[in-house]
Amino acid sequence: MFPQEIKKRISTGLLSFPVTHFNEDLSLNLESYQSHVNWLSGFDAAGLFAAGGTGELFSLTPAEIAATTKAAKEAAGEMPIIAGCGYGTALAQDIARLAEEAGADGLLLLPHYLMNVPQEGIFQHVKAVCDSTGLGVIVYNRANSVATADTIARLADACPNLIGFKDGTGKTDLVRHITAKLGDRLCYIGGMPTHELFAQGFNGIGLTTYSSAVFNFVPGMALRFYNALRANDNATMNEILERFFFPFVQIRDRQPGYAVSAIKAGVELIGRTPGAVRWPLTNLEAAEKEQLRQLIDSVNDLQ
Ligand SMILES: O=C([O-])C(=O)C[C@H](O)[C@@H](O)C(=O)[O-]
Repeated sequence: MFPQEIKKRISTGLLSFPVTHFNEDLSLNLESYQSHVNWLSGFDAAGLFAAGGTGELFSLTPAEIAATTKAAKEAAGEMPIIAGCGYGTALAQDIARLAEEAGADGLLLLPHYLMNVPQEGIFQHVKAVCDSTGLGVIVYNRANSVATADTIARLADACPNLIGFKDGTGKTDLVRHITAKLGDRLCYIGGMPTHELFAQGFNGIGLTTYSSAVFNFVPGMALRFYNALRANDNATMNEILERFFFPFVQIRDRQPGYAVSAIKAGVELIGRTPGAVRWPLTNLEAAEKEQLRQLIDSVNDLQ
């Protein structure tokens, strides 16, 4: 897909990050992954991200990122597939090339590895990755990589294939600066952990859309929330927040990394076989899983 085309497609609806499925020995289970992606593709989302943060990009090899992307493409029909990408510049360029060969429709560039660096370093790194691919690229502010509005504007001038900005920092003043400065040159994706908790606030400052991790296991309810946001339907949003999201974050917050582990547990609880998370993440304890099972059961009517 051409960069401007994918920008338009993903701006029109809810996005999500399928978890990556593993076998018992923690090797990729692409058959189970494809069945899950195929099921999710039947819901009215605008795009899925293969091997993103929730897809444990940080625990996958470049070859596994490519295999996951290819599997998602085969299973997703018309649904656009954006591939996760990251690490140092050379490795990110390799991943970008492999993802493009695997059929990705775009790239999400996660933060470079480990270091806190000046804005010029972020600019040169993102530009080098954009220059190495024909795919549209979404830059992701999170953790050690937080580009300022000036850096994003410089990147948009220098890279015609930079199509999007995703925020995982929660810095509303910075996000507002970016949306004010860049206007409709980019699409803007809210990507806070369990973004539904932030969706109304960020919608007010110009984010185009957001990604929903819980879409992995309660897609109907995630879409109901998204549509309520679009319709400014406060009562529905309040009900879903109270009945599902606030109790869900109590489970999610029990351990670092559960933002991913709890999603994988949810996928298992609806009868799929995503397998365990890879180290350094840890799996939910049995009692936590039981709590999540009860929570999922309690919102059956919202599905
Ligand atoms: O990198 C990631 O996986 C994300 O941050 C996306 C998630 O879908 C996030 O938006 C969430 O937890 O709802």
